[in-house]
Amino acid sequence: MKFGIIGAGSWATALVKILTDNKIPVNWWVRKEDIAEHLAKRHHNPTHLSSVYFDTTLLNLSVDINATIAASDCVVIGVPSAYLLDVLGTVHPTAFEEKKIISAVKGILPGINILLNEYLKQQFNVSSSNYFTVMGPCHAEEVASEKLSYLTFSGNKEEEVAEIAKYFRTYYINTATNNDLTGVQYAAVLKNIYALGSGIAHGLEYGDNFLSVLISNAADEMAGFLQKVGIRNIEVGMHDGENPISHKKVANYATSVYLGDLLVTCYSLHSRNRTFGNMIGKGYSVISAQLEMNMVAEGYNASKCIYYINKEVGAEMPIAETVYKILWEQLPARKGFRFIEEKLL
Ligand SMILES: NC(=O)c1ccc[n+]([C@@H]2O[C@H](COP(=O)([O-])OP(=O)(O)OC[C@H]3O[C@@H](n4cnc5c(N)ncnc54)[C@H](O)[C@@H]3O)[C@@H](O)[C@H]2O)c1
Repeated sequence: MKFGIIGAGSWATALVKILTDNKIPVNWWVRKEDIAEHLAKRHHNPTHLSSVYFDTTLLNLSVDINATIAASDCVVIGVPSAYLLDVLGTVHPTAFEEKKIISAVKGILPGINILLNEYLKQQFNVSSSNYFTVMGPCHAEEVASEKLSYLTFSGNKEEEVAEIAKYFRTYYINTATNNDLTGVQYAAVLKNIYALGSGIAHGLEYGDNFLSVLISNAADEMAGFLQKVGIRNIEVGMHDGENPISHKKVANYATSVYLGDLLVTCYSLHSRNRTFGNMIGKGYSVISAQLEMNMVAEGYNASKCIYYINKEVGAEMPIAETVYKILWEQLPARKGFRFIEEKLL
């Protein structure tokens, strides 16, 4: 299988490391010419995970996204959700024909409120059987330092998912598989919102006792949403699988791709969403927190997307809704958390 990686941020760089550590050649699309040149000459990415050095004989670097896709059988998309529409807007309409796509994106497309597989279906006619995801509690920084991590690959065809997962297994990466394409993507979106909430709680000086209650309630809230969204998709015929009945089987939300990712994002100091929330809790405005961090945490847009999606899904989501109101409707963080306090069990 010939792999292509789209993106040169932390996560895309970590995924290139995993594949090339397994001696698998990678077609790598890098947006900026100077980064591609630096990678070719100095063997590392100067802006993300710069401690990771690559065997450049395994890299086919390009700033032409269509060339990278054309050279690959399996294309991994690792661009932050905020830039996906811009990046995919430059892709030729037939470029993804016959390709397998793996999404490494933990976000929803802002503005249009849909998951990447729904967008790829609409714009590029990518079928659900050619769409896969790689998710799970895995910070790029820990991949860079080869700390044991677990990744979950999801897709509709069990054997193909297992085959893809095999390429990513190394002595520091374990892999698991499942078939809950919609659930794992929404879980990855939701955990960013709850991490933001955890950060806000920390900024408001709640302690570890409260945080554990907040996160366990967030896990329950997430499970309720995932179940409802799964049932809705079956009802409106938006199921991913060839056999919608199989999707009635509820996934085990206590596994790492759901609960594990929620926990690591809420607790870890690597989490940008938690850091962003912490600043909001301490009294920064959204704009000043964004300026200070020089980036947009994905949970910020996600909170708005989920707020609107949940108007249709109808799950009980007091934590996610309050985070949305604090970030987008100027609800004072202290007041929002007083409301959450009353809802927690
Ligand atoms: N970082 C992680 O540990 C990690 C782990 C798992 C999944 N993910 C997911 O991977 C995806 C990528 O995240 P990341 O952490 O690698 O992001 P990042 O912040 O490290 O990288 C951002 C990248 O976006 C590029 N960029 C900036 N402005 C752009 C624009 N206008 N158009 C196109 N590209 C632009 C930058 O050049 C940079 O390469 C996200 O969906 C994230 O949730 C990240």
